[in-house]
Order: sequence, then C-alpha cells, then structure tokens
Amino acid sequence: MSAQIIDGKAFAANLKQDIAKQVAILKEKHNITPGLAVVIVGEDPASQIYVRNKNKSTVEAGMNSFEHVLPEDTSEADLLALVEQLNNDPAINGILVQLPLPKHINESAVIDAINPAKDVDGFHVINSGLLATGGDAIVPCTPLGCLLMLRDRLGDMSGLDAVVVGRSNIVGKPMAQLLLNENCTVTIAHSRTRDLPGVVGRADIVVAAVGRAELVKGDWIKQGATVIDVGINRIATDDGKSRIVGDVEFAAAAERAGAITPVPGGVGPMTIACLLKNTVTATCRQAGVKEPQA
Ligand SMILES: Nc1nc(=O)c2c([nH]1)NC[C@@H]1CN(c3ccc(C(=O)N[C@@H](CCC(=O)O)C(=O)O)cc3)C=[N+]21
Ligand SMILES: [Mg+2]
Repeated sequence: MSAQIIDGKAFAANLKQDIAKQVAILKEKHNITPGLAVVIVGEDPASQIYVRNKNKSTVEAGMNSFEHVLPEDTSEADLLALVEQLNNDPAINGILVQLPLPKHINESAVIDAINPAKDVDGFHVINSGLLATGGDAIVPCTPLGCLLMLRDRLGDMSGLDAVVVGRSNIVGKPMAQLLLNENCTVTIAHSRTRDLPGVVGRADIVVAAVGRAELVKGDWIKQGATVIDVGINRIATDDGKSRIVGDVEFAAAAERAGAITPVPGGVGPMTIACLLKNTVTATCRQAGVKEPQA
C-alpha cells in the first residue's frame, strides 16, 4: 500500500476544537449560544444513530441541541408547521430535517420551507442557487468536508482533473460546483456514463458518491490521484455478520492513489464537523456579527 490515508476523524476532531473556541468567543463577546434543531421523522435505526452523534457533537461544541422525533405517519402539514415554528424561534439558528423522509411527504417542499438563513444542510434551492452563481451560500456539509480535506492535501487545485462519481443534489452536484470554484476541470460521472473506468482513470481527484459498495475499482485509479470516498454501505460478510465499506475498492485503490479517505473514519466525521461549522456561520450571519477566528 502506497497511499497516504487521510484521517477524517482526526481532521474533524481538530475542526470541532476550533468550532468550540468560536462558540466560546460568541458567548463571551456577544452573549450568543448557537442552537441547532434536528428533526427526524420515523424510526429508522441508522438515522437515529446519526441524530444521536450530531446531538452529542453539538453539545460538546458548546451549542444548544434540540431534537424533534416525529412518528413515521406524521403529515406533511404537521412537519411544515414544525419547520415554521423553528423558523420563527430566535433560539434556533440551524435547522436540519433528516433525509430521507417517509414517501408520503414531499422532501423538496419541506426543505424549501426552511428559512434559507437557517438551512445548515445547504439543501434549500436558494443555497444551491447561491453556490452555483458564486454567492454567499451555506454549503452542504458532506461536500464541504470533502473540500476541506482536499485543500489540506493538495492546496491549489487549479487545472487539476476532478471526477465526481454521482449526481445527487446532496453530494454530487454541490461537490462539482465546489471543485469548479477551485478551478478544477470537472467531470460528473453517473450510471449512464460510458467507459467509467476511463473517465475515472484520467482524474487527479476522484470523489465517489454513488452509494454502491466498491463500485469504483482500485485499478481504475491513476497513480498518485487523491481519492475521496463518500459512500457508507453495509455489506454482508461470509461469517453472517456485516461490515461498512465505501464506494471505492479501498485496498486496491490505496495501491495506486497518492492519498485516500477510509470508510469509516473519512468523510463521515467531517460531515458532522461541517454541520457544526455551518451552524456557527449561520448564527453569525443572523446576528450580524463577524465569525470569530478560533
Ligand atoms: N438532512 C440530512 N443531512 C445529512 O447530513 C444527512 C441526512 N439528512 N441523512 C442521513 C445522512 C447520513 N449522514 C451521515 C453523517 C455522518 C456519518 C458518520 O459520522 N459516519 C462515521 C461512522 C460510520 C459508522 O460506523 O456507522 C464514519 O463514516 O466514520 C454518517 C452518515 C448524514 N446525513
Ligand atoms: Mg449534510
């Protein structure tokens, strides 16, 4: 194995320390404590684990955390009413509605009902529009976390070939926008892409975000490329148990890559750290104060 392993967990721990310092300064100088509301509809166990981790990290950073767990059969109207209540609550600076929502609820209607200034997921159409047009967007947490790791590893990315595998509104599209802002030559690959191995093989930066276990094969990777694996897939193992793998065939890719994120311990922890970061950013903008330097 030749690749450097990018330690997302350590990176996130560092970022969280900086955020805790920012929060302390906000309290001391402005008497503000950022508040994050997380809304979860239904009882998917995996979702509940994420929500618990987010809650714990929020409190550790010195912020207030508010959890709203609603039953699976909650109506869209009731969920919209809760969003409206959170929009109007001055103690709430960030609102995250956990996705996916149950089938009977229109996801984009709910996301777009969030006050864009409190949309710490950066999923509101206003924030995606601002990101696309070079404005002051709140940037989705997962792509933001990937960007911070890439900047740390590569510095100036100008002119590099970047391939994003996956075109979701949550990861693929905003990731491509961010890489374009870094002056990369960006390709978005997806299920209809012809010659995916060839497209991936010319990339200096590969971001895999398709949600398919080990779809990106190690021998596709260009020597020395930087590989960011967004996937979190649970697969069955021979002993009847299960384990978590990414969207990239890790061991084989690490033979060729210059640097690679592991799963777990890569992008996931950075997503949560960036959620806290976005909550601080949103709080400062709402209060009209400059973001403190940690
Ligand atoms: N509105 C909304 N915003 C989200 O950001 C959002 C969402 N809905 N729905 C669910 C997904 C999933 N998600 C994760 C965040 C962190 C880890 C994470 O920290 N993972 C660790 C542990 C993995 C494990 O062991 O299970 C790791 O990768 O090392 C995972 C998954 C945020 N999501
Ligand atoms: Mg997110």
